[in-house]
Amino acid sequence: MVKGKITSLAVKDVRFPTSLGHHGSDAMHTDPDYSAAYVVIETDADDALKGYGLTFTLGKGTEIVVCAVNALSHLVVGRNLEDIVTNFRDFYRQLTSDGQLRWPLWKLLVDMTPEQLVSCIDFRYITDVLTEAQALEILQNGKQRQETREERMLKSGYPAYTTSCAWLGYSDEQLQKLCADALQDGWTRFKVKVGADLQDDIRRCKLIRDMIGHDNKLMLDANQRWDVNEAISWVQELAAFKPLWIEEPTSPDDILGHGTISKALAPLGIGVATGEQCHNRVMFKQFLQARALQYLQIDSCRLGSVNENLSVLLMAKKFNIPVCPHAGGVGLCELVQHLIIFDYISVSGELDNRMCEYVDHLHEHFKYPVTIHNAAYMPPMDPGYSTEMKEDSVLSYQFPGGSVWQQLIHDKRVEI
Ligand SMILES: C[C@H](O)[C@@H](O)[C@@H](O)[C@H](O)C(=O)O
Ligand SMILES: [Mg+2]
Repeated sequence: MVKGKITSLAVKDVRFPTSLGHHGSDAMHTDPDYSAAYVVIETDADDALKGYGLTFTLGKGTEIVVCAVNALSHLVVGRNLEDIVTNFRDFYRQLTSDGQLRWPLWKLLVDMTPEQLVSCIDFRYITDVLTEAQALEILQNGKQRQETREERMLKSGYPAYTTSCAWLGYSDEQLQKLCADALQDGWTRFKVKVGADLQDDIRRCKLIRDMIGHDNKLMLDANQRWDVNEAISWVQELAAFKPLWIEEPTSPDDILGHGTISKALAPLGIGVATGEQCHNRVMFKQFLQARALQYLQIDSCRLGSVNENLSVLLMAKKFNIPVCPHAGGVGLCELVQHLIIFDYISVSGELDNRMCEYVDHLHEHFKYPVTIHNAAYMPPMDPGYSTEMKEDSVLSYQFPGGSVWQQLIHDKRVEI
């Protein structure tokens, strides 16, 4: 058992100027700077154990998250590591933060007993759909043939789809080049940004569907752009391209609206996917109760912790809804791979209609970046949650004093 206590917490505002290349652009976020509030926790453990955490932002506003982290730090600094590890639920309830652990996180979760996993979850507000006893039963069933599933992950990895070919700000030439490269690399599932202009969407969807053929999967992402009826009529115009899902068709808070859209598109065989902006288990509970989504997209950072994600994975299993995690942001691929590999091995036990998003940006800034092989996430084998960034990246991209930002400001390429 790990001995020692947390001696310090530092949080930095780290931003990458992805907006300059339109990377990550969509119908609502035309100029995202993939950024992170990046936390380093130091301890007095014998091996000088450190913890790393981040939450993803789009640039402006990171300073607010930095303030929030500093405001909570008094609950973390000075804490005894053993107290945290032996009673996650209490720590989480006080803080809803995640702890850094010695195994790759996915392996630590897989090796935990059902009782230990359940002890990390706050069931308050969700017992009308998932009781502690029901969660325990799901996890006990998940222990059956777990080794076989773990071997499958280690051999073939977790299936992924790519969004990096068709950001809304990319030209048709960029889209065609990136799509051809992705096909060459074995990708068979592609997500396209839509929602700003219908004729532009029809042109770009035709372009990519013609390139990938009819056997490969195509998903659409509108990033909350439409009203409910507008979403239905707009997607009906794109149905000819046979999308598997429309993602975030309307406000991420409009649960019943998503239900109306789901019902209207069901005859076309188009599902609704959402969740990247869904901030807690209670919202997901209602999406599931209302049958308002057919693909549940957890976000490792938006849900605030591993604890909250565990409760959502178990509710998705209860409702038999596939989890297809969101990862369109800096560090999100590195984090969420742990959660979805655990989901397959210990909760869902299935891969049908399941895939994890992958975006091909900024992995070079991480000490333990994701490994993609044959369009699948290979399980990370380094300790932790894969969150640790390279120190020179943090220095160079710290906002606004880092050398990259100072150069961009000097060259008048950005205004702050
Ligand atoms: C602004 C961001 O890049 C979003 O467009 C991105 O997270 C997207 O919604 C996705 O699903 O990857
Ligand atoms: Mg999205």
